[in-house]
Amino acid sequence: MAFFTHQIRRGFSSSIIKNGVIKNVTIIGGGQMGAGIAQVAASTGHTVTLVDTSEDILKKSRKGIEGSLKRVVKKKFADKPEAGEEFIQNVLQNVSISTDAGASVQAADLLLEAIVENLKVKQDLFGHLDELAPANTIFASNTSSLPITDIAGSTSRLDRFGGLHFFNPVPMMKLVEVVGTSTTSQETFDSLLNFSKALGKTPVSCKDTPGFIVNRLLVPYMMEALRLHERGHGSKEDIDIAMKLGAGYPMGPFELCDYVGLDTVKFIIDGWSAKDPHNPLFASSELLNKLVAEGKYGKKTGEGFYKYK
Ligand SMILES: CCCCCCCC(=O)CC(=O)SCCNC(=O)CCNC(=O)[C@H](O)C(C)(C)COP(=O)(O)OP(=O)(O)OC[C@H]1O[C@@H](n2cnc3c(N)ncnc32)[C@H](O)[C@@H]1OP(=O)(O)O
Ligand SMILES: NC(=O)C1=CN([C@@H]2O[C@H](COP(=O)(O)OP(=O)(O)OC[C@H]3O[C@@H](n4cnc5c(N)ncnc54)[C@H](O)[C@@H]3O)[C@@H](O)[C@H]2O)C=CC1
Repeated sequence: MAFFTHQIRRGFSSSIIKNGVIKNVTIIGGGQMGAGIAQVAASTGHTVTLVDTSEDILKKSRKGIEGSLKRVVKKKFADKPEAGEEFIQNVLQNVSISTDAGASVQAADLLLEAIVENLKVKQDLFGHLDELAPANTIFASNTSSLPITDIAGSTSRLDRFGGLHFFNPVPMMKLVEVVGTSTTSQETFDSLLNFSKALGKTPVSCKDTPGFIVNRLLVPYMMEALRLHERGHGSKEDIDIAMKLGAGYPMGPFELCDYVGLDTVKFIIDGWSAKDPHNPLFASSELLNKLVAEGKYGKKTGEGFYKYK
């Protein structure tokens, strides 16, 4: 059964975003975040093109979306399995996949980037797509920790650039941080805010400050958990249990690091500590560095602080 349209749909003219309402979305990066955002956008009636560097990766994204949709449907359509199956088919029809980022932005009202957490790589991507995308396409980044202003600086559409920060797992997490820079227009900001609401999420408005709201508080907490363990003051298992049962977190900090991806955690903390080397909140962790050097990125590679195979 053909779940996905493998080609970019033909017949679209260039993006003509009407009244600032985002309907056609191109998402660059089909990893855990990009695939999750694609799923939610497609589930809420948006037309989505998901882009990554290879067909194999996109096949994995597709499998992830299908798996997650099945979990959603099991609850949402508990007593109507046929309606659930129809829902899945409709959602999947809304998602095309492509390895051609340039072609995929032609009809995009919104270009949302969810690739590796590296400023230069994001700047190169946006700089390139700025020349190919229609002038009115809004650009946004899902970065966890990089300044939106620095990413936007690689483009000529500073007024049509903002941050749209989702949380993992996207189908379950209700929050979206909408980030405006000093040059983001009110119209663009409102479009991003309304798009988040159309996805069924609750948006909060953020300034373009390091970590926005959530990660500015979450990252120091998680890194301190790693350092606490490294000081010999608690096993990772006990720290995880303590924070779940004593502070009401659904996952302990080690579980959450594995869930987010240790490569992403390292990108974030290395970036912040390079900018503010004397801030003890941003001090790195030997254990984290060792696991990343060994290719143990957490759940996505089958091992991180814990084993998942
Ligand atoms: C130091 C650096 C730090 C850097 C941070 C950078 C990252 C960022 O920029 C920002 C972030 O995203 S931070 C991470 C935010 N996310 C969290 O904190 C997640 C915490 N965990 C949870 O909420 C739950 O464990 C969770 C909802 C995940 C799972 O729930 P449970 O614990 O109850 O476990 P399950 O039994 O597996 O799930 C229960 C039901 O939830 C549904 N579900 C879970 N995952 C799903 C998914 N991916 N898709 C669809 N449905 C899903 C599902 O209904 C499931 O029931 P079953 O299907 O029957 O298992
Ligand atoms: N993992 C998390 O919990 C969260 C991550 N984020 C942010 O979202 C972004 C993506 O994170 P994840 O999805 O976790 O990473 P991931 O590693 O799961 O996926 C990244 C994907 O981007 C693709 N990619 C890399 N360069 C590309 C390019 N030039 N063109 C097209 N595709 C490219 C990779 O092949 C990969 O499939 C990062 O900026 C991260 O900081 C934001 C919120 C939560």
